[in-house]
Amino acid sequence: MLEVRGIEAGYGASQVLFGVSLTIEPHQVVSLMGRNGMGKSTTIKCITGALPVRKGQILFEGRDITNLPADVIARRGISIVPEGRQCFPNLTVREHLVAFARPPAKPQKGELTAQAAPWDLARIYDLFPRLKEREHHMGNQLSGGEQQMLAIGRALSTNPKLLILDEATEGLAPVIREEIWTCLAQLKTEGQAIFVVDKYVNRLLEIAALHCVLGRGQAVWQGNSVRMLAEKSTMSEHLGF
Ligand SMILES: Nc1ncnc2c1ncn2[C@@H]1O[C@H](COP(=O)(O)OP(=O)(O)OP(=O)(O)O)[C@@H](O)[C@H]1O
Repeated sequence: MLEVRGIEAGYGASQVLFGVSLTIEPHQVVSLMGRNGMGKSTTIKCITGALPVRKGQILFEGRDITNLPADVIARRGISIVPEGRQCFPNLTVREHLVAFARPPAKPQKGELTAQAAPWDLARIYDLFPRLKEREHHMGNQLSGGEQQMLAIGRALSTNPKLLILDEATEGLAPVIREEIWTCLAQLKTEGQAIFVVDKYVNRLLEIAALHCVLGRGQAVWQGNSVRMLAEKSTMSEHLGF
């Protein structure tokens, strides 16, 4: 579904990514791990069109999306729950969920049609009843957890083929973090492809089929949870646990 081929990127004179490659299959949950500052957010920015790729290529469903405008990439079916949520203070919960809504894209030739029903307002409210209760509250009147639910709901309202979460549970109270993990587990059972960055490695090991570890702007390790748990020295070197 997504193929990142040796991408390089950075900010001004400082190069951050030195040839990152990774692959996400349809309906797969993949994690991106690494210590602070290793380039996880930068990788996501390149995929979503928020930062130019200087070298390398990004393919989505076999089509080159490298350096396409962010809105074009979003319309192809990639939606992001950004770090820091980025909810709008002057829009209500409901407005967030209808303003960006898009019906599911037509399946590509040969692609299986998604099993799950499309994400509309009612289905998002079923997933997060708290959003229904806060329907008429403004973005800046919500708690951090509610804002994260809203950011996920807003991303789902575009009916993405690939949902990307940068720091899925950062700064959330433990009970809310668990709600977010439960939500992601539910999305996974419905076949939603997810690419997720988070610091809670144990949760990522439970939910993701494949893990990609970044170290100094390169993908230094890739594998499944069983392998990751077995390779303790690699993990302590690159993740510090
Ligand atoms: N807008 C920016 N301008 C200049 N440098 C930046 C910018 N954003 C990030 N960087 C630098 O790029 C490097 C990689 O940052 P990035 O945010 O991709 O890391 P990360 O792996 O997501 O880490 P974290 O977990 O801390 O968010 C860091 O050294 C960071 O300081």
